[in-house]
Amino acid sequence: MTVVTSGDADELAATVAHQLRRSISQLQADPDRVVQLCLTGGRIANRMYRQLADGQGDDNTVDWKRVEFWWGDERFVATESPDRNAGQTLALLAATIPLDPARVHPMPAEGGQADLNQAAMQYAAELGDIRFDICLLGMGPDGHVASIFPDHPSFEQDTSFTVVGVTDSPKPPPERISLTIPVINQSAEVWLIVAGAEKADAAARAIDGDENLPAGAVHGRLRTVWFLDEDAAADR
Ligand SMILES: O=C1O[C@H](COP(=O)(O)O)[C@@H](O)[C@H](O)[C@H]1O
Repeated sequence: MTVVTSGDADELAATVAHQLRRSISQLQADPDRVVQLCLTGGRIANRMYRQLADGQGDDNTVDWKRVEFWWGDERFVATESPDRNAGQTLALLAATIPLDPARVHPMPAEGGQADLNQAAMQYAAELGDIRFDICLLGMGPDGHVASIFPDHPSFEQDTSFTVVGVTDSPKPPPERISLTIPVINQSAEVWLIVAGAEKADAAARAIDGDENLPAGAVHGRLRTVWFLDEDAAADR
């Protein structure tokens, strides 16, 4: 496990954006390689996406058409809702980054033909046996990652499901779709991006390996990296 601490949230977002470009372009040194990238929602992630989009003019080392975009979780709301993680992400990235729509895989929205559980199954089928090269995760102050919450049925570690419908989410909106811990832990690399003093306690516990927290139960097969700002690192 690696812990990288940045001075503040802006520096953190810039650091992760830089590392992400670097890692993707290294993977793409193989010209046949399509990189499987799982994105997260959340405020610090959105800052990082803005950095990626803003830096696009200065750095074109990444072939974005050879990146497949997935999401770790989604709020089960209408497609046009501003609460949608995918909507927020794509509004930022697509401003400057050329994405291949066929490689962009948002989770289903409410209002389609599928109910919550069918929508989760639909996403599991779309994902198939793909495993991520890099899985980005935010973390809540309670130690949740994706939409897997502590002391909640979503936090089922011994499951054969890759994607689940989440009801009664402690954080609104109450209905969500989430990847499960086992599929996250099949990722080559898991990167947790955490900013803010309100997350310092959970970050310290999770980094110490507290498996009562979803954030303490996730790891990459090859590498787990915690990107913190100084406030989030304060209790370490
Ligand atoms: O609800 C969610 O929250 C977490 C953390 O968000 P943040 O705004 O506190 O950074 C996020 O990782 C997750 O994707 C999202 O659905």
